[in-house]
Amino acid sequence: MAKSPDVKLAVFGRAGVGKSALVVRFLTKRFIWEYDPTLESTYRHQANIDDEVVSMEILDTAGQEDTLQKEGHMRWGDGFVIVYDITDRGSFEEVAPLRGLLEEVKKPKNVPLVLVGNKADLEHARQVGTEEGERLAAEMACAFYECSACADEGGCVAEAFHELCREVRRRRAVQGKARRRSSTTHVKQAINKMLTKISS
Ligand SMILES: Nc1nc2c(ncn2[C@@H]2O[C@H](COP(=O)(O)OP(=O)(O)OP(=O)(O)O)[C@@H](O)[C@H]2O)c(=O)[nH]1
Repeated sequence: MAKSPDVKLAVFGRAGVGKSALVVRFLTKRFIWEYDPTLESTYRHQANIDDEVVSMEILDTAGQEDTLQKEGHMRWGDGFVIVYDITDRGSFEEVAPLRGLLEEVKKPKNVPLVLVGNKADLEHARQVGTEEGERLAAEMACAFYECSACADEGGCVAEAFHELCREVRRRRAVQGKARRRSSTTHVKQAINKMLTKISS
């Protein structure tokens, strides 16, 4: 049986923002102009991040899926890339509701997340300013990248995925510590109870 991945990442965003193009860019370092727009796909990938091999499963969701499908995919994932298209203001306006649904589905809050403004090569058609993306990411307390799946010279796309993996691991480490702390507290309480019983 195949080993389960260290992290499961799902990519969300309005239809046509370039989710598939970003995933394909990350996996193959190439840009492919047209993809089947309706299909969702999952991919397995391994990457060396900060000198550690991380195995991941990436779900490229279909932009047209309904709320029920979205919720299922949100439950499945450990970390999320929310993508908008800098040339499509409507896609930017869909980010906050997506984030809201994520917070509803994934309790507790503070879900590992990165925000990507895609199609940065289309500067002439820009409808969403860089500072607007930065502001929204600050509100959502997540990292922000303006990338181009088509012309990704700086490795922005890989950096966004890697940062998301780091974020998933950071949150797990914090949760692990909190769990250990609470089990230590339970042991201390049990010992105290025993000592009280013995002494009375
Ligand atoms: N110029 C430019 N075009 C892009 C970029 N990324 C994607 N595209 C184009 O945008 C269109 C949509 O890209 P997809 O990757 O299919 O978008 P998607 O979000 O997966 O769409 P759905 O599967 O319908 O949800 C395609 O024609 C891509 O070639 C980019 O960075 N720059």
